[in-house]
Amino acid sequence: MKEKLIPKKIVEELNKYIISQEDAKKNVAISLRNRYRRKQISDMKLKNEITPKNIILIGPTGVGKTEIARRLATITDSPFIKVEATKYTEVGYVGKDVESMIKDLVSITFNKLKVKKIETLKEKYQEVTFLKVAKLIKPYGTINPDEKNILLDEVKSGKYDDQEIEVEKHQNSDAPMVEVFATGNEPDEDGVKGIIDNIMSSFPGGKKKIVKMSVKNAIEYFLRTEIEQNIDLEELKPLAIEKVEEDGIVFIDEIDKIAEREGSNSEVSRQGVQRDILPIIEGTTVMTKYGSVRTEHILFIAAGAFTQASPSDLMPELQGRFPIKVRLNTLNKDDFVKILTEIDFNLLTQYRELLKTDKVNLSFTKGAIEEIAEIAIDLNEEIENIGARRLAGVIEKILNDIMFEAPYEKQTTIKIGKKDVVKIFNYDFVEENLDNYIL
Ligand SMILES: Nc1ncnc2c1ncn2[C@@H]1O[C@H](COP(=O)(O)OP(=O)(O)OP(=O)(O)O)[C@@H](O)[C@H]1O
Repeated sequence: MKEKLIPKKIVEELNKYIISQEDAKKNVAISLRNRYRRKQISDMKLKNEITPKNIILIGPTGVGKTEIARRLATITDSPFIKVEATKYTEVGYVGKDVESMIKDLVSITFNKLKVKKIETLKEKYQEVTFLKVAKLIKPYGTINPDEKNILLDEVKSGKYDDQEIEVEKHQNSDAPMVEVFATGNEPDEDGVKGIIDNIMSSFPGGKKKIVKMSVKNAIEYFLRTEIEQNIDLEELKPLAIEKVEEDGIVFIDEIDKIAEREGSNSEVSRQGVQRDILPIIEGTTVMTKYGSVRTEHILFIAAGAFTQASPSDLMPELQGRFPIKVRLNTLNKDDFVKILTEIDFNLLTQYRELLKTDKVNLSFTKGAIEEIAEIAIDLNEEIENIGARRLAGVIEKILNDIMFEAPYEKQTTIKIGKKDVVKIFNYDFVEENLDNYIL
């Protein structure tokens, strides 16, 4: 983990996904390292004097602000949430509940820990499950040890998947796997309740019935029951809290929208939101259903275009908590070409792999890729600058017919050249047709 937090290593990893924006990549890496450095300081008095080095990313839409923060979190395995500062000025939110960002972050983290735990338990109980099912296929008393091993291997390989067997089933445990294992980002009261209900019904004395099911379903059923009986959700709560307190990252988008120039007569609620957010950033205790969370080590990354306001329009106390300010640049054609070709899992690769599943071998010439980048830049200038997000729309349009026609009768190779791209877009650059691109 510590290895992962070395600034140079972080930037190296970020480079796999984000083109340009060197300053931003470098500074988020520094922020993260500084949190770690601060935690190492043992002199409590000194430590308390050092404030976290939160960061404001300034730049137009679609240039990588969120992407950098999100990737940073993934690379360092940090709990992450993105919130919009403007949300807290909406009716029903005014003056309250900025703490929900922390509550939601804990929920997300708890759910992730739950998923991980389920994976571990799946591995742990898989063998027992296969054994149980094998015994139901052929009672072990009737076969010798060699036959047992062969049978067990056959069950694992799926040989008996479709065969029906009789299983003694606890009633009330019909909930499908996906429901019991619900792991959305939503608070998961229902998922927990489902698990508890199931556990209750599997206590001795709970109702049982014999049902017929396929071996495949029986394996799933037994595995699920083992997991439900052995998962300890209570033990995950303090772990989730600790992880958020130590490693959490909160990304606050549209921070510029709650900044206001002195003398401007916008609603007071903007200042109110700043005032509400401040203590969370300074360090406070937030009560959640998983326990109470201290927020002082959480890293806050704020972002905004700052076209109307400047970071200096934020309350001084809030500015003080965001000592690092970095400007991101508008992406140019070369950047777009690199986004299309150089980053891991880039858009072209995604579409190539999608079509490969329909036996289409898709490729783009260098000329075509440059043309795509050029068109994206033009559309951004003509209609609205949405940054790199434009690329997806352009490619979608180019591949529209192909994606509709596939699968073809046999394996097909399609090479998109510059001419193809020009042809598809020629007609569109007439003024009135640009409406098609308004998202
Ligand atoms: N510099 C970049 N390198 C690689 N991909 C990028 C870059 N900038 C943007 N993208 C792509 O564009 C998408 C949108 O970018 P992102 O979400 O980071 O926008 P943003 O700058 O946070 O703007 P907003 O404030 O509107 O959310 C990303 O998911 C990513 O695929």
